[in-house]
Formats: sequence, C-alpha cells, structure tokens
Amino acid sequence: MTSPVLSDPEKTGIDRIEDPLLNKGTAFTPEERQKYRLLGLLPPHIDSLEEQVVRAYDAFSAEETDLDKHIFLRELQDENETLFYRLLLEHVAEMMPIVYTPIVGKACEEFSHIYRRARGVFVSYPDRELMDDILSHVDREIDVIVVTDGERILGLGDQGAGGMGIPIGKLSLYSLCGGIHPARTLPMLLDLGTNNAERIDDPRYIGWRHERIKGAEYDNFIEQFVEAVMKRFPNVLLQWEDFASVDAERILKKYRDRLCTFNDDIQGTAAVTSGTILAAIQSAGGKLADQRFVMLGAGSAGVGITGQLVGSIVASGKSEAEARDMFYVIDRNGLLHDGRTDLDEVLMPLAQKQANLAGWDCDTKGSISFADVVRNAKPTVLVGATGQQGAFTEAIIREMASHTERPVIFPLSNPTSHAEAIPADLLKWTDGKARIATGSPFDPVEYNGKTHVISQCNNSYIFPAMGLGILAAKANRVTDGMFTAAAEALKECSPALADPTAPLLPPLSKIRDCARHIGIAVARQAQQDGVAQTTVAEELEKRIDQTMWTPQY
Ligand SMILES: O=C([O-])CC(=O)C(=O)O
Ligand SMILES: [Mg+2]
Repeated sequence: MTSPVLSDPEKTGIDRIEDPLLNKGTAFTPEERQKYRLLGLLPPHIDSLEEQVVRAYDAFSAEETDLDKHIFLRELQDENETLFYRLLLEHVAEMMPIVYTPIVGKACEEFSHIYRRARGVFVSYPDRELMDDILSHVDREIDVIVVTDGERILGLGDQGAGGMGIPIGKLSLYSLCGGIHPARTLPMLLDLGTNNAERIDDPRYIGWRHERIKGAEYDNFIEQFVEAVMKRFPNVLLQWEDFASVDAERILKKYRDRLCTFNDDIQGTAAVTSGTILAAIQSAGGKLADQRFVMLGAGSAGVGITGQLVGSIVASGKSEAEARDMFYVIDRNGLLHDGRTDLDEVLMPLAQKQANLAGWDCDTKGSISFADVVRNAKPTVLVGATGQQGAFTEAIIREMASHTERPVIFPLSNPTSHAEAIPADLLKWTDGKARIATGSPFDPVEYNGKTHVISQCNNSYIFPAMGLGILAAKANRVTDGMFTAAAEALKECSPALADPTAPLLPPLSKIRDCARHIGIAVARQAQQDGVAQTTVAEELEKRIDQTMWTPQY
C-alpha cells in the first residue's frame, strides 16, 4: 500500500535522517540525497534494503545477551522503522522472542536502565488534567493504541512505568504480523504509580514514585483517559493490555459498548487458546462436546478462555448449562463451586454445581485441590494460566494421562520461567502422547526418536489479525462473535488438521498469511454483526490486502 506516513514529507537534512518513519539511512538514492539536502550527511556507498538487512543482522548476531539483542532492535526501530520491520520479517522466528515474549518481560523489568529515546505516550497521574494537551502532541492520525497501566506485566507483576515495553512490543507485532503501518500505531502507558518496592527504590526509575492510585480515583482517571482518546482519535482501536485482572474485567465491561476496544489478555488469549484447543481436538478425531476441561488459574486468561470455549460449545448445539458443566476452574482456593462464598460476580458463573461433585473422592478437606479435580474429573484438556512455575507436577500429569488417550496440555504462563511445566517433561510423563502448546516459545523436543515441534499458543496469532480485520471493515465495536470467528479461522490455519503429527499452529514464518486469513474472517463477522462501516463483502479481501503494509522503501 502507499505509505500513510504523516511525518512531514518535505523534511530535509538531519531532520529526515532522524525521523525513523522517513529515514532510509545508506539506502537514500542519489536523487533523494539531492532533493532532501542529504549530501555529505551519509557515507557515499548506496545500499539496497537487502544489504542493510544483512549488515543489521550481523550486528544483531554480535550482541551477546538476549537483552542486548532487544536493545539493539529497539534502537534500530527508533532509527529506521522500515529496516527494523524488514529485518524482523526475514528472521521472524529468531527475533520475535527478542522483541516480544519472553525477552520483552526482561526489558520491562530493566526499562529504567535501558531507556534510550522517546517512543509512545506516558500519561502520569499528576498530569491527569492535561490529557488533551498530551494527546495533541501526537502529530499523526492513529489507528491502533495499545495501553497498559503496568500492573500485571506478563507473569511478572507490577512493573510501573517500565510496563511501557509491552505496548511497544505488542504494536511491533501489529506491524510485523498484521501489516498495520507503524506510523498509525501508538503505545501508551498510564502511570498511576507502582507498588513494586524495588522499582520505587531504584534511583534510575523513570516513573512516578508513588504507591498505586486505586478505587474511585483510578476509575476517574481511566474515564478521563478514554474521553480524551475518543476526542482526539474518534475511530481508534484501543487495546487494553496487562492490567490487574479485576481492573481489566471492569474496564472492558464499562467501555466495550462505548468505543472500538478489546482486552487482549482476556479476549485475545481466549481466542488463541480456544482456536488451538479446537485444532488439537479435531486433529485427534475427537469432538468438542465430549471433552472435559480443567483450567488452572482464574485470572483474566482463565476466565476469558472458559467463556470463549463455552461460546464455541453452545454454537455446536449444547445449552449453556450443559457447556458450563464441562469446565472445572481452579483458583488459589481450589475448585470454583457454587458452595463457595468467596466468589465474585465474574467467577460465580464459572463455578461447578456441587451436585455434580457428588461421589468425588477428595484428599483435601474444605477446598478441592487441583490433584483432586484431575483425579475425579478426568480432564481431556488442561490449561495453565497461573503464572506459577511447575504447577503441573509429574504426579498430576501422569494421573491425567492415565485417563485419556491424547491429553491436551497447555502451560500458558509466561515468560518462560513461569511456565506450569516444560514441554520435555510433559512428553516424558505422558509417554509422548501429550498435545502441547505453550505461552512462551520453546525449542522442539526429541522424544523416543521423534521430534515434537512445540506451538506457541500466544495472543500474537490473534491481536494483530483482529486489528487488521477491524481496520479493513472499519468496525466501530468489537463483538464476541468477532473473537469466535478469529478462533475458528485460526483453527483452520492449523497444520495438524491435515497431518495429526504436525504442530498445532502454523510456524511463525507463516504468521502474516495466517493473520490475513483471520483478518478476513473477523472483518466478515464485523459486517454480519452490524458493527462495520463497510458493507460490501466482496471488497473485504481487497481491503485487507490494501491495509497490509510491507516494509520496503
Ligand atoms: O504477551 C504475551 O505473550 C501474552 C500476554 O498478553 C500476557 O501474558 O500478558
Ligand atoms: Mg498481556
């Protein structure tokens, strides 16, 4: 597509070189060097983009640690976005874990130490009355904002203003995987303080040194923020990322009918997980309606995944009550059931009926433990979204495998150090039978002479594609149906449907094709749900292709 870059097209001299959206570095042609007054400001040799990619890759490879590699890529992004994205595109499997999960987690923890240059917008609590001013400093039109308050960064908890690494990383994937032009994206950090003592006590901390603002003041701040965003960018897609789960749920409920918005940790995680589970079940010849699901963890991810799967089961013909009976959701106090008095309105619908538990043989008194649930419910699908390393123990996994031929096991917590189990152990404990997908990337595992490629069941398969579909359809709301369509379309991309021994998800090198396929399904659903401003179905594929940007000069 033609570039929608809104930076001044007539910028000249060093200003042009210093604008990462306009800079071509050594690839400026002789004519451009004349036209933009660049003569002498660049070395005489003129590179092609391909040559620049080779040089950048050499420099990337020379960096020793993954964090250094992350810093290198972030600096390149701030110098020359076209080159940055072209390099990522050519080395996607190697570089995605560096710009995104899991290394972006380290980058958030270290954000105040590795800070180099401004990117995105910070709104801090003391500046809350100045939000309109702050947003007026963005000199371009924006299609997608990713915003966090930094309170629950991946499985790493409160990182305060260092959480900015996440919106930056997520939006890089919008451009890399979904082809959204980088000039049209805006990372934002709402700085409401931090309760992370290590950050506050760090003399280098770049955020507001204050304990977190909560309660009505927090909600008022969010309201002011949403109003300011809607005023400055009325058609923007606003993605909420890595908020504490209670806030995430409340905010989503409050705003989803007011603007075009979704929460990635609830809805994106839910769609990618259910799409991958659907692929695992179908590739093993099973039926969705015959499964029993155990969800370990009842935070935003556990709640969202359960809701999404219930939706798919209902769509396949069961009643909602029948569908809910198939789920056993566990939080830190054990199985959620309707005899518990500590469940809020979000968790109560996920509670099992005590009547269904009659005859269960439990080791624990009072609460019903994870081990009790697995022994009695005999799950066919086990999902971990706890943030707790090692929560899937050998005994529990062996128990599960003794009841089911193809156990589907997804340790989703990230970064890598927080995974509920590592794939090599899961294959060992299930005698190679487990169908595994993880939240963070893992290397392939050799087991009994067979290589198992481990799919990364990560939101990155969904959110860039959602953005693409939403922009192409000019949707003004994000419906549940659009996520169900995304999950179904992701399933259709699974290599395992044609070959049951193949990985559950397409390789990262195919993620753009997959995003295109999902984007079309999402856009079509937006039209069906009456939230799209475009109505001609035949035009959608064309619009998707026009929306997808490819990094080239
Ligand atoms: O970023 C990821 O890899 C997935 C995600 O949204 C989270 O864990 O919060
Ligand atoms: Mg997240």
